[in-house]
Amino acid sequence: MTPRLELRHICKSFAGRQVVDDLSLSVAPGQVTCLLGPSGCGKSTTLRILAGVERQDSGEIYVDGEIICGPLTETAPEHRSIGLMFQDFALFPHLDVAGNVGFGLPKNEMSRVGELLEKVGLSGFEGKYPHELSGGEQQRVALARALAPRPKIMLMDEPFSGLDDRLRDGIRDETLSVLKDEGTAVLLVTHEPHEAMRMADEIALMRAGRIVQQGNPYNIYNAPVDKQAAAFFSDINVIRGQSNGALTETPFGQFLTPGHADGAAVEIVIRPQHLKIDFDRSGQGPNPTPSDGTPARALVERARFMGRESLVELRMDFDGSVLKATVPAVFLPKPGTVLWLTMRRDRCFVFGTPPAQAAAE
Ligand SMILES: Nc1ncnc2c1ncn2[C@@H]1O[C@H](COP(=O)(O)OP(=O)(O)OP(=O)(O)O)[C@@H](O)[C@H]1O
Repeated sequence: MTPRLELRHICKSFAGRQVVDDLSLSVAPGQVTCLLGPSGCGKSTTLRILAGVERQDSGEIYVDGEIICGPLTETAPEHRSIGLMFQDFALFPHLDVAGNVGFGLPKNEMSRVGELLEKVGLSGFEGKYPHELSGGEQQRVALARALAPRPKIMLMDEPFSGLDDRLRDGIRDETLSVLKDEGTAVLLVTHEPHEAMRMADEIALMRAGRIVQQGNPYNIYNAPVDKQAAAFFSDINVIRGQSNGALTETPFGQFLTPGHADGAAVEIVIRPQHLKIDFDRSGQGPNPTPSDGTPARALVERARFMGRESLVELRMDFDGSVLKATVPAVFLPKPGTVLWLTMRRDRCFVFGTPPAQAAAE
């Protein structure tokens, strides 16, 4: 299937600094792709290039297989069939809701105003003015306005960050269902991993102007390409060691690290929810198992109540390192309590350490 939107080898520098670096990406009709990455990694610049307010230094943009911007082509922003929804979306204050949604629509398309207001749950709001609406209602009007000219593609830059937490999830879900219903291809920019996981069919993880990993939320979370990618989605524990004979010593016994040369530094990464905590039974922990390895004795350093769960920091007898584990919040152990930790081996990620980083640590 021809992608609705395709970016090929987009590059952009500002004052000699490469902000978007050979970025290629495609979005299918009806698909939501998230550009996810830390502040300053080039997400908004990519959207601005697509919207036509910034010009790339090289690379091409295609819509439905036709080039709209390349070395010899530049389609004006208003002819790109691209809708925009940005964080600081501004409704026209002097126009009512119907006026805002219908702004610029040809007369024979005016029935679209009522149709879209119904879709966003604002039927009956036609005559209200922006200052009479809540933040969430304004957001829905902005969505209806952006969709009115039937854009093939919707670009959204942190569109929900102005909303308070209670509203945000509901509006995100409603927005998504309207966009899917319209079959619009969506490119959404966010620096919030939870927003990306909630909204996206596909996540493109960006760092320093490049896409470092792309895939569906499940794969990105469960098969991160490197330590930073794992750390972007949750707290992580990093167990450092040295691979010898494809094995690395850890507090939980020997861990298989095939593919790493003898003497190579490796990092075994595990999320706090995949460490299991057990009580001390007369100086013993649970029995070792192939899936969880040997239990390791630890002392509770700190435990914090986080609502649904508790975050427990434990100092390992093995080497004095501190590991974090999350447990249901009914359990809040006191500092100094002896506990035993096991590590779900199938949930570990093993990464080699680049020599420069290993030397610095
Ligand atoms: N017009 C410009 N002139 C000079 N530098 C710019 C310009 N626009 C963006 N930059 C720089 O390019 C880098 C990437 O900016 P961009 O806004 O694309 O990042 P971002 O990933 O969207 O970050 P954020 O989440 O903070 O918006 C930043 O260092 C920014 O300062």
